[in-house]
Amino acid sequence: MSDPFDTNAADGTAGLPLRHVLASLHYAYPTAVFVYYMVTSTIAVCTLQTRASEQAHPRRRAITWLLMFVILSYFAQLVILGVQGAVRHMFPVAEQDIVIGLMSCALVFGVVFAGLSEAPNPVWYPYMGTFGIALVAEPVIGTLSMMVRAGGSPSFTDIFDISTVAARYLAVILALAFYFEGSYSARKEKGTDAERQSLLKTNGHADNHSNGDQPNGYGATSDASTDGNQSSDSDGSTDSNQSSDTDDDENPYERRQRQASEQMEKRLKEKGNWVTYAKSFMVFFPYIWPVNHRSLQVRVVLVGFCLLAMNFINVLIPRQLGIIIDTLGGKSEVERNPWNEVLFFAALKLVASEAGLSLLRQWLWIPVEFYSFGAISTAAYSHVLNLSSDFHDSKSSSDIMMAISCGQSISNILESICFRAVPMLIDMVVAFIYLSATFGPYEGFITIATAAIFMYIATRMIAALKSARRNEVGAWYKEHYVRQAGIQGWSTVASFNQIGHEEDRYSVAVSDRVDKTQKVYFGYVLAYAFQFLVLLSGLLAGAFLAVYQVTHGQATSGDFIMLLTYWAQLVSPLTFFASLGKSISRDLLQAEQLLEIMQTKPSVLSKEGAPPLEFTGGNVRFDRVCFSYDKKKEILKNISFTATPGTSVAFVGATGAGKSTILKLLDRFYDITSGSIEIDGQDIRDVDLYSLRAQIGVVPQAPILFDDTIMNNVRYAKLTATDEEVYEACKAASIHEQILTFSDGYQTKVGERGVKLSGGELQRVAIARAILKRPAIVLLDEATSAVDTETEQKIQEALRTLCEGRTTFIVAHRLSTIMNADRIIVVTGGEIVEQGSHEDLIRADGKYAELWSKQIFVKPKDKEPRDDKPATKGRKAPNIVNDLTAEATSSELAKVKSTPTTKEQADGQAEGSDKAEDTTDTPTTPSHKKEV
Ligand SMILES: Nc1ncnc2c1ncn2[C@@H]1O[C@H](COP(=O)(O)OP(=O)(O)OP(=O)(O)O)[C@@H](O)[C@H]1O
Repeated sequence: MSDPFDTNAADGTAGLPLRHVLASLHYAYPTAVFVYYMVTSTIAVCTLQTRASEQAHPRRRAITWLLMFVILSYFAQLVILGVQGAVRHMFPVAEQDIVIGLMSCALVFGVVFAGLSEAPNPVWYPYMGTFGIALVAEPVIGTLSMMVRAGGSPSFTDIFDISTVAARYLAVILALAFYFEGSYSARKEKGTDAERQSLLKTNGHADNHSNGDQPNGYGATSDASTDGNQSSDSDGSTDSNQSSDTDDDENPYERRQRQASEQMEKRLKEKGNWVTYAKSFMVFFPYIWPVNHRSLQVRVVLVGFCLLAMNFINVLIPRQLGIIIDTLGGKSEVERNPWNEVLFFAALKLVASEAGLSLLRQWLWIPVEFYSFGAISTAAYSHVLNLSSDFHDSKSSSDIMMAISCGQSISNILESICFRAVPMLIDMVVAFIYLSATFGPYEGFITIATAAIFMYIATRMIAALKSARRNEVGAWYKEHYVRQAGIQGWSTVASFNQIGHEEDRYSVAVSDRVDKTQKVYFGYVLAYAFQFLVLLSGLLAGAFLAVYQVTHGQATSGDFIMLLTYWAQLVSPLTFFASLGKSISRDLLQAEQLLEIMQTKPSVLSKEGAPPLEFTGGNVRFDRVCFSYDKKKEILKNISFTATPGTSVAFVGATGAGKSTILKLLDRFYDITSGSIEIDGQDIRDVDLYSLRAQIGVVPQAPILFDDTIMNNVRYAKLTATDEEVYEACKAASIHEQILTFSDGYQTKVGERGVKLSGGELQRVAIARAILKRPAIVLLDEATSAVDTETEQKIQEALRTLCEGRTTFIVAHRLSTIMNADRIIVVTGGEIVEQGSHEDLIRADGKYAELWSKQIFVKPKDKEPRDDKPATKGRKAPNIVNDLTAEATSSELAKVKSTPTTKEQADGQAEGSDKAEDTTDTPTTPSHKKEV
């Protein structure tokens, strides 16, 4: 750099063309460094090089210090300039380009320094490139400065200036040399040292790195990133420590966020770079961009014009205010009418206000926004409904619902970028140019520097508040959980007299949450205060400069007012911009959750052009069917049987044997792993899924009704059914009379999931629903469980109506309900161990006979209580419900007693029958069993 105190240089008489070149270089140099750094860093981030570079550079610390020295050298030159100016009573202290050049260099290398010290895995070429530019530019600028300077012996300041430049240049060379030497030695070590390293982690942390020691720990040859990248941390804390901390007390929100970010990481790795990653969001394009709506597309374009107009108005308003002040003060260069100027100002304010362009923009945008919100929500909902059972089994319904509602986040991202970030950047560029043109480059520099420092501090403060915010969210979830548990489990709370306990629990949770919220609030208030101070300092610097120029006749008081107004206008977009990264990353994670769902393909699908099922009677054939839910544990093994049209097949066996699974396979909720299932000779995988399910009626053990009227719930099976048809179905299900006794008859609301109906009523409504559907094949999954004998008889009647002439499959634990089935299949551990009619199986004296005898006998009174259940000691074991009449029981007993007892006669007896020994002890299936 030249000597700024040289008066010949200052008056610009010496070497005029060279002086111009030098002035240009003073501006071009920091600009080149900044542009290079921003472009290369963006490329490195977008192409995921930052993730790939895991090797810590052994000379990183030294390079960082050298960079710091470079920055300080610019400040040193500035300080000497100031001191010199003060001593010589010179203002400005030197040519503008010199001072601006020095300040810009300090700022730009400050940005590079901030990047280097924060990057966990720095990709080096953006940093080394800036040193490379310095390597070329510094000597050129230095030489030109010497040439521009007039002859004569160098003064003390000349010597100081030259020494500073030389020292800086040396630092640049050293940094480059360290980098190349470090890279070379790291490559060499990597190749040879892997086997020689100590298996035990060294105690040293960061300090070891600077002398080239390998920092790796136990058995790790390449985890330098963990240590090395933290090397600047004096406490040597590592990522792994941090991540293990974050696993504690994870609330549902954090779990979702973590899973989404893991998913994002995974996909980023797969895609290779951010650009292709972003492309995967193109699935949402048809919902965001109104593809077939020309009028909406025009609106989007007009919104773009509105934004540009707003940028323009943002400059015009402060300018107009300045003009008014100048006109009133008589300083205006041209003759102006103040009234007109004020009117024009008012017009501009109106256009910029909520009643002007903003209103127009909203009017244009709202239909587009709601189009995309509606389109994404419906598409996501429809996609989720069309996904298969495996997806619904693996995701919690609240997660799915959250993800569907995340559709908004995708339009949020676009809105943030297009309507906030881009206009804000344009505003900043315009401000820089306009203020530089009006007040000179100092003012432009102050604007940009303030914006840069503000952004840096604001983003750092937001990051610093992260853990406080995390605690707050955790406390919020805890409070929500305690509240929900108390309300949902109210009957338990009340019956155990624990209302006081729940109140205390809730009040502790609330005060904890309030405490943490206050901390976050206070943190934000502090952060805002700090941000305000930065802005105020910038404004003060800008205002001082403007005042100087006004007092020296270089600017008008109108210009000063313009500056103040302009600054005020820039504050809110700057604040928004600071939190933009955070809000975009939050929206991106939410969008990721939805994207994951949208990219999930249904595992059970109709084949392309699959014909509808041709139903010719209902012959169902299972042929060596194997199935596994998770492709690891086999649930069904070689299941083979045939059900001829109109017959009934019952499945019995221990709980968890796989009975309900067989029914689910027939309805194609899952696809079998091997074998085949045929209906009337057609493999169910080869026919249209919709036509298959249209032929099947299901009565699940725990039917789920919608919170609607009984009429609508029954009609759900056939939306076009008339009231009469619904009545007929209910009569057939023996529930009609009972419904009429309800206060609102068929219009009675059944409550959430049908809670207002009794178990027996619920099941008969479900049967009525199945009857209305008139299915060709009926699946009854414990349709008569958990009801009293009288109700069961009514249900049995209803079922008889439903099953008449239809191929029926029944899962039942109470054997008395299925003894009349045409075929009874005993399933144990996913295999068929016996099959035949009731009589056949009793005669065979196998597993079924064993189950049967246990169910019809009253349990022996002297049965020993189990050791692990001391509480029941001395008590009578409860009798098993026997649904048979006394006469039927004695005749059945007689059959069992008269059957041969030799094992040979027990045809098809299972080897592992004792595995199912406990079957009869649990006559009812757990109530959590899902609807088929
Ligand atoms: N959606 C699922 N995902 C994974 N495993 C499952 C799923 N549904 C059931 N299983 C497992 O498959 C096995 C068979 O379950 P299934 O419901 O078919 O038994 P079941 O014989 O009908 O029992 P129960 O008599 O108690 O109703 C069980 O071990 C169960 O844990």
